[in-house]
Amino acid sequence: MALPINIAKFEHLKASGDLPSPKGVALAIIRLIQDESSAIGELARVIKTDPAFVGRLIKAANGLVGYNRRAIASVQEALLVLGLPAVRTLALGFSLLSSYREGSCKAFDYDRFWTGCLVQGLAMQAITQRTRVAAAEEVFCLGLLARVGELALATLYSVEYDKVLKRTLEFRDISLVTLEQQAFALNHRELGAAMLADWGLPRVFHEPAYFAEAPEEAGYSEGSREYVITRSLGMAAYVADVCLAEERERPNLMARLFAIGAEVGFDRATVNEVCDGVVQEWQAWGSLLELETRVVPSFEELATKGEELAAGLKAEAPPVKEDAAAGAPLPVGDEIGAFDADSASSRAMRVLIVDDDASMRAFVRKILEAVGHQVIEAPDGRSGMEMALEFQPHLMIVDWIMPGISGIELTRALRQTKIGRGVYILIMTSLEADERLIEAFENGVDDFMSKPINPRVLAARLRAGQRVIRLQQELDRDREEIRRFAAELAVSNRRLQEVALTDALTGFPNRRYAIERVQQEWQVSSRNRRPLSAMVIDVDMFKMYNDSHGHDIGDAVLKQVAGAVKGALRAQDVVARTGGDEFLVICPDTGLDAALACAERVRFAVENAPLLLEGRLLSSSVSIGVATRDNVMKEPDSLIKRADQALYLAKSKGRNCVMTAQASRPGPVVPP
Ligand SMILES: Nc1nc2c(ncn2[C@@H]2O[C@H](COP(=O)(O)OP(=O)(O)OP(=O)(O)O)[C@@H](O)[C@H]2O)c(=O)[nH]1
Repeated sequence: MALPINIAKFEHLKASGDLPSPKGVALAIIRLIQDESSAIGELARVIKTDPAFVGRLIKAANGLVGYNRRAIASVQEALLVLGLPAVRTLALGFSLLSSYREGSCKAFDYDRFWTGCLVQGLAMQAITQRTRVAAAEEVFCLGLLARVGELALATLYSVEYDKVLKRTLEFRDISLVTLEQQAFALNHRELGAAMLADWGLPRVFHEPAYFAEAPEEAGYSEGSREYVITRSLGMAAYVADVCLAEERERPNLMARLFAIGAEVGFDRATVNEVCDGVVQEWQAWGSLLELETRVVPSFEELATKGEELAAGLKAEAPPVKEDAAAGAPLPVGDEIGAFDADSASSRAMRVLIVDDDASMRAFVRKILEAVGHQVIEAPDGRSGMEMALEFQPHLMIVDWIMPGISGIELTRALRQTKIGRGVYILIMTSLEADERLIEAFENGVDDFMSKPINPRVLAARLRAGQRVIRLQQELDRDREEIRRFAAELAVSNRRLQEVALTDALTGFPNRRYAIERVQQEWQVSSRNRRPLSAMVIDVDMFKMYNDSHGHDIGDAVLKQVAGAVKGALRAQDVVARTGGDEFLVICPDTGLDAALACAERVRFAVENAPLLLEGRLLSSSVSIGVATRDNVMKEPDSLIKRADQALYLAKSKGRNCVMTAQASRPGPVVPP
């Protein structure tokens, strides 16, 4: 399958720089792994600069070696157990998870999204450990990132996606994909698959990620590797749904879980065992990644309860949590209130004081609170880092000399993070040597203050800081405005492009699209030396419908025929309306026999799908010309011409039939 998203469209989105992407150390790791000349030792050294990633990597490696084996404790060992492709995708997955923990799309629940992705990744790994269709360490990240298209849309179009998500609640019978398509002329399935492909995930992974939500569209043969991976992804997503569902809802979801499990070849006991293991892992990973998890009873217990409920044996209602929002994570900063530069309380800033001296913290706090600022305190550099990332202060007052991490080290570490980059940092020092101050500024400090602290000087420096913060916020707002404008423009351009390539009556791609697509498929066929076929379909005696019943009925017949044609084609076939009553079907990777069989299915489907008109059935039929690329053909046009000749034959044979103008079966493709 060629990627469903138009490559040019995707490249355009990528070029905007707004698509979620790995950052910092993760990016360095990915680049090193891609560079074949780099040594494992160098990779281990880079990994060690990110203690959080070290912990996650070692946990992932231990998850694979099993409990009866010696635990992995070093980065080097973890690299050997996991292998470089898995390390690469782990770096990618964890980097996205850390960088996109929050965002500005209001209706997108970032915490719920990520913890659901974590369950999906763990479930994918547990399922694959049994099915063995792929390396379990690699599918963890496939599960973790399978829904990245949703995150991407929330990141690219935060305001518009907020509206789309709200509309899904309003119009429950319209799918999210449809609403996304209407709003952005693209959807999370195609965007997610394109991103996975772009990050180098092999086709056997990114293609199932596209089909996981609608596996029947894929047309994979049962039991094939792609089939099992697609169904496993579907099951893993459903396990996440069960884990995140309300307590009282879970038992009702069990019957469907077993049905999905059966598609991967699991009986009830295996499904329960897999899912119990996933929940255990979820708790352990949840605390490591600081993601909220939930308590889930054993799956056998849930299944029994589900059966009792279904059989109506359970008289009393299950306990309902009083507080519907219980367990929901508290929005960051909510307790302390957001800083709004335009409101009356615009002078109030969120300030974090980091100092190991409690009396100094109390002294500074008093000065700050007296002028209305909201204050939080941290007693050392490590907790200062954690609180800065969690509470996102506007300004930090940091002591230079502290045991453990110094104020300068804290500043340097913060400046490496997205959140910490924008914080205004004021360092308190009793060392005023020029060299030391230069060092402070070079490490990212914005201003300094000499000890002992003079309250009036502190107030003056805060005002200066406030002015910079305000300007920064204005700049951010302008930037956001420009970004939103660019995003709107991109959406309307894409819509225009789609309109230009779509036939309004049938919703099929039009002739222009068909010409481009034939060229593309011709190149793919040359590259892969795979067959390529085309069929030209023409409605029989179509003029007669217009003449006898009017143009509107003619249109209705065309739509009816289009529906029947589409329904009879396979997922990989591409159909376009190329003329009044003429359609072109491109059949990638298809030889003459398969194309003739497919055309016969189409002919039969049209013949057997009459239009119901005022109580009467109006039947129609089509003639079809089929051609397959052979080595005499030098360009795509010759393939279409041959199909046209075959169509002419079909018409002259009396219509409602399939013909080919090729005397013999074309041999393998030999590109010119
Ligand atoms: N209702 C309707 N008619 C259209 C449309 N586009 C083209 N047509 C008509 O479709 C008819 C096409 O007829 P032809 O393909 O030439 O001939 P035919 O009647 O189908 O006969 P055969 O192809 O020989 O079986 C013409 O009368 C066009 O005017 C359209 O969008 N809607």
